[in-house]
Amino acid sequence: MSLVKPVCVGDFEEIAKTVLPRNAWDYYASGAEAMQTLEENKSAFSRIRLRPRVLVDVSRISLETQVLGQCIQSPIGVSPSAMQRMAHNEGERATARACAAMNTCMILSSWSTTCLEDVAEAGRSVRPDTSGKREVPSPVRWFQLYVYKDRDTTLNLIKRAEKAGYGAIVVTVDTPYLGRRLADIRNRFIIPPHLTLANLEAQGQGEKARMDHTVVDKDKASPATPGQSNTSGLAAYVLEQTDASLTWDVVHWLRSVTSLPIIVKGVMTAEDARLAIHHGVDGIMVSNHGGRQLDGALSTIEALPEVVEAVKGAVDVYLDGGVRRGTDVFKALALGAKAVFIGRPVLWALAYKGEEGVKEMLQLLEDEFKLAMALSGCTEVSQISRRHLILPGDSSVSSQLIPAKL
Ligand SMILES: Cc1cc2nc3c(=O)[nH]c(=O)nc-3n(C[C@H](O)[C@H](O)[C@H](O)COP(=O)(O)O)c2cc1C
Ligand SMILES: CC(C)CC(=O)C(=O)O
Repeated sequence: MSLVKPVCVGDFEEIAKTVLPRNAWDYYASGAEAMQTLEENKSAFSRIRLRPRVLVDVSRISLETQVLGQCIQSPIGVSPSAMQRMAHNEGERATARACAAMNTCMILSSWSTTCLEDVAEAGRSVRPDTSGKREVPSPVRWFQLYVYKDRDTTLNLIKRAEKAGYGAIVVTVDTPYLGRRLADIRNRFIIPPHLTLANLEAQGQGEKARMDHTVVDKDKASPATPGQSNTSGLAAYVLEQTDASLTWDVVHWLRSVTSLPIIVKGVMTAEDARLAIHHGVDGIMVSNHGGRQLDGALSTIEALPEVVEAVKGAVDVYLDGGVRRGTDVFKALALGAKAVFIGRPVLWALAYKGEEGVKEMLQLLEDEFKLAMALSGCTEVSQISRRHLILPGDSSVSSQLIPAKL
């Protein structure tokens, strides 16, 4: 099939919709329930206006930034998304190669369809384009963790991730139960039979790696179990396998079993950000799971300022959810995110053209972001600040924001 070259991230989505099987498209595209939060993640960005500065020499611009103290080429990384081989046969391997080539951070899902060792190996075999640079950095790759009820299963995953060179554990804290994604419920979605949750298969847990043994109708589910009447196979699997009783103690448990930095993914409030710092995390990802969990939750770009304020610079704060344009990246950085991560666009790009597609999409977002910086008068990411924005609540230009002498 000849496909027109995408010129914006939305074009990748249009193409993916035409090439993906319905089951896969529905799983990737869905948000929870009325999908308000899914939409809000995107539309909240467009309610923020930019204040460009002019007559700055923008003939050279650097996008370089650091995450957990490691350099990456741009502040645009890849969020964990499960089951990437539904989009392209090379799935997570292709994403790893693309991220390594672009020298950016990839977070691998616990529920990948390629095992974490193979993903690490795929990324290692690629050298980023470092023309003009002396050092060839090793790619930054983190492992996203779902905590299984069976802690030995979880511990094995962590130990393997350490051994394979993953640089951090990103523990997802917004999924004690799966949100109600209506299309998946209608499709009775489970992982397709030709694929497995490869990390479990690799540790000899073949049955856990498939979902065909999962009981979909939880007639026997306790009445206290939320959201399980008429559900998807995936939701039933999450209920069966993962630990809904997690509390902040999980951070201490993780500390006791690994020396890797710990990032909590799914923090949306100042209160939880303070608790995260209190419990000693190394990073916070502001995320509402791409609107797939609590429908009606605030957009991530609106949640970001209170989290950044609560954290007071103690650790890196990252954001994902609804980032589709370079100007979105700019806005998130201006509000204090150290980097942004993207979810669905990676799946669309995989569906479009595998590794090449992901590279093309990341390159496009980088280019858009670079242009946003140039047209706003910024040459380094550290120059992007709150002064470059007008938020919906700001009266045109607030005097406290802009000191009179400027
Ligand atoms: C198909 C799909 C699968 C996902 N799988 C995971 C996962 O395994 N672990 C996780 O922490 N988040 C998962 N997420 C959430 C993403 O990491 C991320 O928070 C979200 O997609 C960001 O929003 P965006 O898609 O608008 O960029 C998934 C999201 C999608 C769309
Ligand atoms: C298997 C799921 C829990 C993966 C996920 O996080 C999602 O589908 O949003």
